[in-house]
Amino acid sequence: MSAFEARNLACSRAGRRIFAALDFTLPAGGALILRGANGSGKSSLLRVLAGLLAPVGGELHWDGKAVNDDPEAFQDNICYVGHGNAIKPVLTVHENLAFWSKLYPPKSAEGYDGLLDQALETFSLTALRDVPGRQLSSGQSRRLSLSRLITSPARIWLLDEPSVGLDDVSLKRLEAAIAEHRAGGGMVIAATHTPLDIADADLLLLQDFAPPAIDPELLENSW
Ligand SMILES: Nc1ncnc2c1ncn2[C@@H]1O[C@H](COP(=O)(O)OP(=O)(O)OP(=O)(O)O)[C@@H](O)[C@H]1O
Repeated sequence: MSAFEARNLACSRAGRRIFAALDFTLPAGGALILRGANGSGKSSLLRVLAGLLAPVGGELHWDGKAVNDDPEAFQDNICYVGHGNAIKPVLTVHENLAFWSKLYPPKSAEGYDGLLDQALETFSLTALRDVPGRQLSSGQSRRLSLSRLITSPARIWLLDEPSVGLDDVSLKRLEAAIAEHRAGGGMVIAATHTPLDIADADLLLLQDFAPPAIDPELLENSW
């Protein structure tokens, strides 16, 4: 059974330590919700897990092997949906999704077009299929960004504030997609400030891994 693990992970940004000694183990079908105040490091952690930001300490393990042994191969396991929607304004909804989908090997070659249609349908985008990206509302843009999860074969979904801007129907669609992904052995790690109904998710509070605050008195006495 696959597992995704962080061991003793540490992250700095612009020379400032954001978190340290961070551990988690996510089994197949598992879910982890990241919570914490603004600036506590949720997005930074997701970027580290996605391989977009190098940690300053610790290791990631996949299936018992260090991710660093073959980081490129590990990328096939990741689908990261960050803050930004990264939608090309001149491409239509369908073309945007097709563009992203070329980044991953399709789940099945013969069902490729059907998979794109299914992804659009999942996030109620079928009627907007030929609309250019520049004409989408913010919630529609978010739905398009999330729709690439459906076409990706990746086992690990990394989601940064996935529900921002979604209406109630779309939120339920996202929750259902997450449940289905997990039922098939997929894993989800999501940073969110808003309620997201993910059954039996573990909770990781970033403040538990914050570096200790420096006592100003100690600083004064150190000179
Ligand atoms: N590109 C960057 N360069 C330098 N520092 C950064 C950068 N991005 C974020 N930081 C800093 O890293 C820290 C953690 O930011 P991060 O975005 O990970 O927090 P967050 O918990 O996701 O916040 P929010 O809830 O506001 O989305 C913050 O102090 C922030 O100022």
